[in-house]
Amino acid sequence: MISPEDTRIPVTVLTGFLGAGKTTLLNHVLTADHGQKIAVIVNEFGEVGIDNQLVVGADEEIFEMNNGCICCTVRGDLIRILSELKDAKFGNNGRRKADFDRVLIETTGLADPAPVAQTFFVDEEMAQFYNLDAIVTVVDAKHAEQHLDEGHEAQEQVAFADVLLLNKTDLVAEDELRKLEQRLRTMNQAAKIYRTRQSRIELHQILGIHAFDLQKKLEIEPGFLEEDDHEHDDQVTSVFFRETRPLDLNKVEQFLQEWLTDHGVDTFRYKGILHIKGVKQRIVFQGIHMLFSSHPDREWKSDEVPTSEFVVIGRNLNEEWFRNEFAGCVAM
Ligand SMILES: Nc1nc2c(ncn2[C@@H]2O[C@H](COP(=O)(O)OP(=O)(O)OP(=O)(O)O)[C@@H](O)[C@H]2O)c(=O)[nH]1
Repeated sequence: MISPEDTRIPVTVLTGFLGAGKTTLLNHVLTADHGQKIAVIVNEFGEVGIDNQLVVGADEEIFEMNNGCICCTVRGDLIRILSELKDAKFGNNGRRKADFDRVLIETTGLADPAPVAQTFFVDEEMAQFYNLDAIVTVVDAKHAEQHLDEGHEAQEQVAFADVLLLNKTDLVAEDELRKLEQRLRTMNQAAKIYRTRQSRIELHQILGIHAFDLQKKLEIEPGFLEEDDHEHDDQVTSVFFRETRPLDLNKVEQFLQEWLTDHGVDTFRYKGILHIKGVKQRIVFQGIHMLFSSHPDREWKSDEVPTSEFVVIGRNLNEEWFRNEFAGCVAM
């Protein structure tokens, strides 16, 4: 039980499969009028982070962790960042004092939340200074059945959640939603389930809820506090492109469409910021399986080199084909 005197820093872990709506939720939290200062840690699959560029008002309070998945290779980084944050907050080691009330960790869509949660119990310093408040899992109502049928990570994300946001309810019919809710309920009887659109939720329903219950998690996964041996789907890889020459948006859409016709099921997520010929704004391009869209964002700044950055995450990606096609998108 959490005592009223618990002065540890509350941590919320945000999970959900690729493209479910985690960054959308994060932006909602960061722009809502709640008067709280939130330090955000963002972890992405793939070499370069796109998300940090899509998070509103990204500033020094956002810490980025790339090059691996938070649940394994970069867990050391997570502990280091949290340790530095704690020092900054409490002013140890002469470091600048950073003032924040809570920490929000957005994990990659491929992360198993169990080892991330574990960090707050097995690492002594973490356990002393941080209190895991809740694991919030965003579920993509449109693609959840497929993700849950196929993947261990998606299942763990649901099983470990304290709060489930059944998001994108605008994309599915009521009877499908009910069926999915039942499936989620069977997998996790304890979590609160909220239906959302654009991840919109009252913040008091996800922050400061004291929901993480170690005892319950041990029932789901008795080895929770032991050394972890979780596995990832090794076939999932990412391809990343960067190009400073302006691109032709139609060509980007055409080659992706061609790829998705045969590989939509295996292509979990693609997203990026594009520099399109004749367009003053950055074009944000996002897709999940067969569904994609693009929209203009802010204008390129005078002191930045307009650069397209694009990442595709999926199974059996043909990297060479992608590279050729992407190179072919440079505008004439
Ligand atoms: N139709 C619909 N689209 C949504 C909803 N919520 C989010 N989206 C869109 O879904 C896409 C993915 O949302 P993100 O918030 O980037 O998802 P994410 O979980 O952070 O994605 P990754 O970090 O890549 O795993 C974006 O294009 C969002 O605008 C919703 O309720 N309905």
